[in-house]
Amino acid sequence: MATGIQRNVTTRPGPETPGQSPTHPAVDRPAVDRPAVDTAGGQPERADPPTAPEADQAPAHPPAAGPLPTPDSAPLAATVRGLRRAFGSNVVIDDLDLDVPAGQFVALLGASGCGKSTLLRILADLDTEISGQVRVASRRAVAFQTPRLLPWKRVWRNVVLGLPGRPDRARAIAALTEVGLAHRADAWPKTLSGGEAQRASLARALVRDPDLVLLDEPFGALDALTRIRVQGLVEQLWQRHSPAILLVTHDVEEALLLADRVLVMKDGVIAHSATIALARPRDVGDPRFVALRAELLGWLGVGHARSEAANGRPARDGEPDPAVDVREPPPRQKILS
Ligand SMILES: Nc1ncnc2c1ncn2[C@@H]1O[C@H](COP(=O)(O)OP(=O)(O)OP(=O)(O)O)[C@@H](O)[C@H]1O
Repeated sequence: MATGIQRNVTTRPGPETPGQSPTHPAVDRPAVDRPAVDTAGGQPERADPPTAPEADQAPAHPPAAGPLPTPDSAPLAATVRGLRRAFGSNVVIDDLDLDVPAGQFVALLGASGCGKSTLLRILADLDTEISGQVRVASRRAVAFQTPRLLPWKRVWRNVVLGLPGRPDRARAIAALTEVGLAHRADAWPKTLSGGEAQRASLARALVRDPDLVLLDEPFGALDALTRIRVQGLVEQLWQRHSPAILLVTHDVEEALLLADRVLVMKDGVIAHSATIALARPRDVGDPRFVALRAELLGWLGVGHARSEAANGRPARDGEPDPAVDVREPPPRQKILS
């Protein structure tokens, strides 16, 4: 299903222009498997002012397209090989590989400044100054810590912003209904609470029927109670619609509550990957959850690598954990082309 492609490409440096279509220039996109229909008639997907939020740069596509099965591997929502991104002499991402299978909920942890947001922006096509191979589902959506709603457009118009054709109110209302916000469809963004605004942002992602949702700390600005509610909403939406999700977060507990797989980024690569085998809904008091949390904190350089509380003693080298399949990044899969 991964459709955008960069093959062994070194992209041309150039400033990111707000409001531009996220589609790379043709020279940087040597092949496309499935026509991306986030542009209409060759025009950028939206004609909104250049201050429009980046979230709306996520392509919008007709619902017909879906994951493309491949003959010898599961469909992927994103695949990255040998990715490199440097800001001057600061090499943030260096030879990074990543696969995000269709429908998988992946959380990305890592120390502040390790490059999580940079990676997410690359997957969202918001940063093209890279080398390496990046392929992502063409139907994707992005949401950030701040909802980035246009203040001069009513909520429902924000939701369908950037979609091709005339603004479709019914479509916006359907997405707002899913996030419990239909009653605020005609409100102005400034009248929304933080949680409501973030739910509107999720509706904007949802309305694109994405195969891949990229979330950059979407709960970070919410109070504790709202955070729990919106986390639950994201989990529900994921279960209902089955997109792949890549969630950047600082919160180990959040990652363990939500994700099928937790990645830890370090030194420019995905340094650790854990498949979380706990049933949902997850219980933070479950000893296996506690052990996993300690494991992840250990990888992040915080606390002990394994929970003595869970095991009753320090872990022995190589001792398996029943709740976690811990391993280095998976072996390379065939890159779809
Ligand atoms: N536009 C830019 N110009 C120069 N340096 C940048 C730019 N964007 C990011 N960086 C640098 O890249 C590194 C990674 O930044 P990034 O925002 O990806 O980290 P992060 O892991 O998301 O951090 P945090 O968890 O604190 O949000 C940092 O050193 C940052 O200063």
